[in-house]
Amino acid sequence: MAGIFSLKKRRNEIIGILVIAWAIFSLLALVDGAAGVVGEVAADFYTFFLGEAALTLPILFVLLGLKFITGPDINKIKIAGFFLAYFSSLTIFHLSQGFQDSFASGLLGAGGGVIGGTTAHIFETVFGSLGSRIILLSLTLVGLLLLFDVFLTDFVSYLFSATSGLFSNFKEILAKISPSVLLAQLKKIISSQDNAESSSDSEENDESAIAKNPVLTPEENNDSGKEEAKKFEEDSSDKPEAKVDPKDDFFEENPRDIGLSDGEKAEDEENSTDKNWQELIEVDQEEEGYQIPPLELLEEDDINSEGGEDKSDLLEKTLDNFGVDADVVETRKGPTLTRYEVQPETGVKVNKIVNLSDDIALSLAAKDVRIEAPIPGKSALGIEVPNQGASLVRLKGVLESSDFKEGDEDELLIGLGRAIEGSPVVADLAEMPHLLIAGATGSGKSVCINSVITSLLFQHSPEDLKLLLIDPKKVELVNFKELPHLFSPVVTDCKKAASTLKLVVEEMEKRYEKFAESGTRGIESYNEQAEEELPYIIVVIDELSDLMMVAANEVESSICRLAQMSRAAGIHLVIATQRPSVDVITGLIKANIPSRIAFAVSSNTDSRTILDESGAEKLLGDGDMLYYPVGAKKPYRVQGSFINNEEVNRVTFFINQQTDPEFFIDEDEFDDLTLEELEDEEDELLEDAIELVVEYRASISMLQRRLHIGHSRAARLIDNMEEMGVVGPYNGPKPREVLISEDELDKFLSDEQE
Ligand SMILES: Nc1ncnc2c1ncn2[C@@H]1O[C@H](COP(=O)(O)OP(=O)(O)OP(=O)(O)O)[C@@H](O)[C@H]1O
Repeated sequence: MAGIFSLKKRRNEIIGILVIAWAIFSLLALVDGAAGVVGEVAADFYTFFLGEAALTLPILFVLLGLKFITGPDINKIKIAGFFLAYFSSLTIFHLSQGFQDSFASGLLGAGGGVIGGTTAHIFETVFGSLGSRIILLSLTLVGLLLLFDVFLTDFVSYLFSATSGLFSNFKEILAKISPSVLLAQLKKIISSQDNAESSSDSEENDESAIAKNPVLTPEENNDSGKEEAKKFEEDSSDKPEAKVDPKDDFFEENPRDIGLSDGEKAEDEENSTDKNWQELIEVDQEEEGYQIPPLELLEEDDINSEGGEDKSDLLEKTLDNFGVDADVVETRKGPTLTRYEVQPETGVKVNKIVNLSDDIALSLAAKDVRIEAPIPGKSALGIEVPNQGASLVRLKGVLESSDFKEGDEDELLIGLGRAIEGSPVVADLAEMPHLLIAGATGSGKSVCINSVITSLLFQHSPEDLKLLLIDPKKVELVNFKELPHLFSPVVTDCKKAASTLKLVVEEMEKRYEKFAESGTRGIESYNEQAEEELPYIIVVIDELSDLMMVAANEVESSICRLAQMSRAAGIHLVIATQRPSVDVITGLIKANIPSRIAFAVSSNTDSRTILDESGAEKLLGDGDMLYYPVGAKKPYRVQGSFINNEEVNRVTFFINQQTDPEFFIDEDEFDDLTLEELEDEEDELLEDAIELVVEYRASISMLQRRLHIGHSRAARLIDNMEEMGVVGPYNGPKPREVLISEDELDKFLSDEQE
């Protein structure tokens, strides 16, 4: 991977230098005419199309060259913005020359040349002279906003702040020459007596104003003023400093009823955003190879450890009112909930307390109360009460925990959130080995999936992790669409999703063959000895029900095959659905995906479908989850990690700067993929591939590079060649043997054609 990045950087630098050289050459050609025949042709070409505006080209070339050298972060929108602004201003330039015939003058290379002349002519004919200028000016502005990725409001407020000094000076000057001031000056001169009186009045007024406002000049105040000043100082020193972080204000003022509202989350996103972060997030150009994104790209954790009041006494009293004799023996306060561990006196039935959950909620003025009865391993019940003023659990804080930091490369750690008492919950997807996430709409599934994917991006390079993202809703996983970690382009079509899942099954089968042939038992041991390591593949399905509606049988059978066998092959599934019904989470799927997360659901039937027990209907929403990993006796209550779109964008931007998407499967193959076409068909590249293998060696990566195809297509070509007798069988860590020589090749190919 290191090679790929340094190669790409070198290529960009070379292009950058050449473009700048061309800029200087073009300038010479345009200004001096001393650039030989090529310069003459180039200058004629530029002036024909751009007229006098051709002189802007060398500047643009220099900027382009520098962009290549410093690392391009050019996207399609910025390019569109540039062209819009450039051509609109070119047209304005042409119009401003006042030609009789815009078109003809453009043809002669005057003004904005053929381009400027033609657009000016079209605009003038359609909108008239003044109308064209208004429209073109607005288009230039729109282009500039797109190019510099700023909002009009920000731009205007910037202009205001930049010019406010100017305005205030202007106001001062105006104030000085206003008629009333001039009149006053005149009066002053005419009546010195009146003037003296009025001046002494105003002094008195000023003094009393200062006395009333000790903050202004306390040292000049009279005694009572001084006292007030002192009092003010004392008051303000008692007060904490004004909070500049709007999030703090939120936590102070908003009891969790619960979490942030959508508007507030949007505001959080807005506040969290340094608008110019794309200048800030720089990959270290000096370093070779792929750089894992730094955790600094995420928002700081902001756990409110103080929280609301301790309600133990009120809880004991409430239980007592209902005839239950019990003591609160321990209180555990977490970011969003407090768990009161309650020990009932002997003889009190557990169910009696469980049935009181609504009454307890009412008495404690809580939205909902969940009771864990009993707490495993303790002779106590857990009564979980939502906090007033809950905290947002940020992904960064969870990932900063030592469990995550010390993870090794065979692990697929995900920062799920924080447990009730606030400790970070980090899980290993490799151990799970698959995860089912279900919950009502708006309960926190997508945020959870974003946290899962982002966690993985903080550990693995595109070389050792591939993500198959299936997003039938088309909007949930869009932020990841340019990642170099992708197995294929993000799949939004349900039929294609079913076919792509089949490809993953094929890949799994191939991996098993490789393990068998190399005498290894799974991806870890295989990678230890293999020349080409296999990446982990994580399949993320954002909405299973959409897939099940289109191709229930295919999807179910692929999921089950993968779920049963893919752990050793390094393939893991993360499947989410908002419809926890038995036609979506079928018995088979459920039996094969043992680790589950339930977010808030509307009924205990839904909760049972997901977890085989009730409880999820008591969850609070906003990322509140029951996490039931394989092997656990009971689900754990966890507050899910929160990550906003802005944070995801920063992380993906950091990664995408380093390399282009490198799909695991071939993009053309992906484009052609439908259910029927998955059957074996001869690859049109087979003959080229055979020639390459005979000339060089039987290597999948060599074919990928030379034919610009994905891993699975190259692997399939090698398999075809094995069937045809071109190469020998898989040979462990060594390359396969090539069975025909270059001399035999022509005859072999013509025999095959016949
Ligand atoms: N971990 C969290 N902490 C705080 N708030 C959260 C958390 N997760 C989700 N939320 C809040 O809940 C809202 C909905 O979350 P999300 O989009 O993940 O729901 P969803 O279950 O995917 O919904 P849908 O099924 O409709 O897509 C978020 O916009 C956010 O305001």
